[in-house]
Amino acid sequence: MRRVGLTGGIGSGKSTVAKILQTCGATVLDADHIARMCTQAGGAAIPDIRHHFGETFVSADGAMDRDRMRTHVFANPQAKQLLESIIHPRVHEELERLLQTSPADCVVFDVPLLVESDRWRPQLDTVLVVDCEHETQIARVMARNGWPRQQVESVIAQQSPRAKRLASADGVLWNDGIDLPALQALVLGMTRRLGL
Ligand SMILES: CC(C)(COP(=O)(O)OP(=O)(O)OC[C@H]1O[C@@H](n2cnc3c(N)ncnc32)[C@H](O)[C@@H]1O)[C@@H](O)C(=O)NCCC(=O)NCCS
Ligand SMILES: Nc1ncnc2c1ncn2[C@@H]1O[C@H](COP(=O)(O)OP(=O)(O)OP(=O)(O)O)[C@@H](O)[C@H]1O
Repeated sequence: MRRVGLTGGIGSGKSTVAKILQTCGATVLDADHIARMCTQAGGAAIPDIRHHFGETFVSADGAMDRDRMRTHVFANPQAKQLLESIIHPRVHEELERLLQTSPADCVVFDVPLLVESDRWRPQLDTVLVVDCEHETQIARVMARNGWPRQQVESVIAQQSPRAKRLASADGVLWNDGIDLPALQALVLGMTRRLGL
């Protein structure tokens, strides 16, 4: 089975590219989605979140309070590390489980923090990086999430620099100044070039 990693900074367009790949028939495993599942009400990470962060980080419905947690961890690297130490092993466990049950010849791992951790690269045959200007990331996330600029900046500041991400790429999708049909054409061209 061929393992393809798909990564990029916040707002670069990873999920959009993942959707295009999916419509082309690719099997995509989404780390953000799994992380969200385990922090929903009754999710596997909730008891540890309650224990380490306290009841105030769990909403009345039993899910992690994402707004509170986001503000806390992106202003506090130690807290971010603690949250990651709770969630990441569960994400890896679930990805492994999904992989075992996948009959596909080629699986795409949509992983925002692929270059932030050393464990990913050796497990992948090919890495695709979605990239765009810093200002484009900010504008997209402000528009999509309704966040103030400062909040987007605080997330970008906690992610790897673009140069590090680009250094691990086998293919780069420059998702800037193009509309969605053009991005689709770019993705198709890349999949053909890499024989995906
Ligand atoms: C901090 C949290 C609560 C913010 O929730 P929110 O709903 O705003 O964001 P969401 O989960 O949809 O992630 C959106 C994007 O934020 C960025 N991001 C998320 N977690 C992190 C992190 N630990 N470090 C850097 N960037 C991150 C990524 O670009 C991601 O694609 C949440 O992202 C979280 O629980 N993060 C820890 C788990 C994690 O590392 N997830 C990333 C992939 S496994
Ligand atoms: N080429 C494009 N043209 C127009 N809008 C785009 C383009 N690429 C992405 N977008 C929009 O930008 C926003 C961010 O894209 P997307 O959600 O795919 O990014 P992401 O990298 O997955 O973000 P995150 O890291 O937050 O999960 C979305 O609203 C998406 O529709």
